[in-house]
Amino acid sequence: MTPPDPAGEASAARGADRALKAAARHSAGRTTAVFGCSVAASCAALAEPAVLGHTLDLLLRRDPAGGPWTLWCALVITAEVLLDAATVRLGGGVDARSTAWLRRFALGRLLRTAPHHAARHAPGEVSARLTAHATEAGIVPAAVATGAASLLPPLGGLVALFLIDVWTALAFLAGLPLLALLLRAFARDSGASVGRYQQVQLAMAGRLVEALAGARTIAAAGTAARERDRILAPLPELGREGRQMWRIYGATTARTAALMPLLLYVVIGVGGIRLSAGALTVGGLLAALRYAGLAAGVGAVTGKLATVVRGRTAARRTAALFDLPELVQGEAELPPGGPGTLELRGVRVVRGGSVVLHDVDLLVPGGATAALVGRSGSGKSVLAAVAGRLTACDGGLVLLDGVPLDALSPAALRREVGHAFDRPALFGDSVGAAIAFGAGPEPQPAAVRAAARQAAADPFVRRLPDGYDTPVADAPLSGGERQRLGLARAFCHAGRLLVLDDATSALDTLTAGEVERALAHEVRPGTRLVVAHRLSAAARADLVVWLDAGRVRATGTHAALWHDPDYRAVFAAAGTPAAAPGRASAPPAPPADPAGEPAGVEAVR
Ligand SMILES: Nc1ncnc2c1ncn2[C@@H]1O[C@H](COP(=O)(O)OP(=O)(O)OP(=O)(O)O)[C@@H](O)[C@H]1O
Repeated sequence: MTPPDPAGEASAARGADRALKAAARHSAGRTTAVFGCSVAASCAALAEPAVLGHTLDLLLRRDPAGGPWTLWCALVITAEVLLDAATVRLGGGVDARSTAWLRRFALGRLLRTAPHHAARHAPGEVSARLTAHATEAGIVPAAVATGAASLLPPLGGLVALFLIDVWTALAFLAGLPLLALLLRAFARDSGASVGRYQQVQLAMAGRLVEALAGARTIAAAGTAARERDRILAPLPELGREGRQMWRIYGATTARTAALMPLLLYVVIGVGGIRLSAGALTVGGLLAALRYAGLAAGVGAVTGKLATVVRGRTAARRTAALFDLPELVQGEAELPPGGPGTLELRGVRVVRGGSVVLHDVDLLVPGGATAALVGRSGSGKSVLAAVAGRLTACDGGLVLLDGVPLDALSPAALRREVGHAFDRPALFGDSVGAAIAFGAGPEPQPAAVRAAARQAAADPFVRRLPDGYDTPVADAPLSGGERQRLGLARAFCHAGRLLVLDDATSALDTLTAGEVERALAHEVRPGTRLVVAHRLSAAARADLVVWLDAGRVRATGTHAALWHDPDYRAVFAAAGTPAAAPGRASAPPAPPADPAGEPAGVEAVR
């Protein structure tokens, strides 16, 4: 068992309080109105028995003052009913707004943070934080507002009962345990409606999980806002089911009210005896009965308290997402027509407390293809993510055509910097839409098909039952086909910098060669940063950046680096035999054959 961490607990509690205060501030006016209405309703409820009892006594005595007092009765009862209704109506609105605010804020943080921060939270856990926990937390502001006021009727009722008649009050106190037993029978019935509500919640959670799995793609495509709208689309249905739940809640409350007479019979019995003994008037008995009813409502206060406690605990869970750091973005634009010169100056990246990139300096000239090579874990993917601003660096600067990436507007960044990944997530209703997915204007179908051809995806897409219109879910895709669709998407939106992180790892050598040639000659020209495990990719690159344990060990052409046995060992470690036994000191591989692997490499395979 993990020992309790008091500091962590305290910080989580502070986070929960901050989140709840922020949610309450978001609907401060309405929350104040809920408080005002519930206090006023409680005061009216306390005044009502006294006014009714007094009026009844006046009417029984045929006192002329009875007429005006009847009007007072009507006024107090009307005010109580209207104020109660307003409290419930306004309270429901505050609940919905606070919940929506908590969800939107946390979801926004989740989609705007760097993917490695988001990945710290498991998808299922995130969906629970954003659905059930946010709902429970969202009802706290209104519950606090009404909870304070809901103490007034039971306390005031008990005091009034003692003031009217001590024996009747004692009879009431004796019957309270019976009421507690009867109230326990009420925790049922809303099951079906709650079930449907939760089903819609789950549908939303499913979309969210999908989006989380593709968080890098969404970040790369700059479609966080569109994705948020897609996730929240079932909200109207959730609203309908929520209202149905409230109707059931209302009916349950009415049944609770019907039980109350059982306790009141005890009060009537004792009150009747006191009436016949002349210690109580008829109006006094009526008032005593009504006050007993109010005093019996003490259970509702406990319920409210439990709601607040549960909600605060739930808020801690949702608020954990509030602290996710946002990726800094600016408003700068790139110089028009720039070549895509990529520069890293002293870039340092820390992950899990360890430095994984150490003060990396690198210059990739505009239009050049740079291959990132190195042993597994040397920092290639981290460098690729930093270069494309999927994540921020902890020190140093990354510049594209002289503009720091953190100063760029999100639109400029995603228009000019594209990514393709080893395991791309595919968004969109059809295969064609999955290729077209991205920020900015929707690409024409011809552009989508051209990108698919460049990524060697067109032949297999055309073989699908409905070609480009085939729903992604109905397209059985191999790892390599999925990768080709991811590449097609990146090619379709190619800007001045394209970052390919192991994006051809699942392709056979021949297909990878086709894609590399198309990338060199057909895709929009620009700078390419390619995480490469294949010799062919390194050999074709204008520049190889050799990473070793988070540092740039050397840069140069593949042919020049090939002299170094440690460099050749990198490819052996990656699963590509660098040299046959006895060939460790073989002459450097000749420059790449533009159509395939370097000649010397084929010989050792
Ligand atoms: N979110 C993270 N938390 C902790 N450590 C991380 C995180 N991301 C990366 N690392 C570490 O950073 C180092 C570099 O990782 P990276 O993924 O860049 O390696 P790579 O060179 O791309 O490896 P491979 O070729 O196997 O994909 C690794 O040691 C990895 O464990």
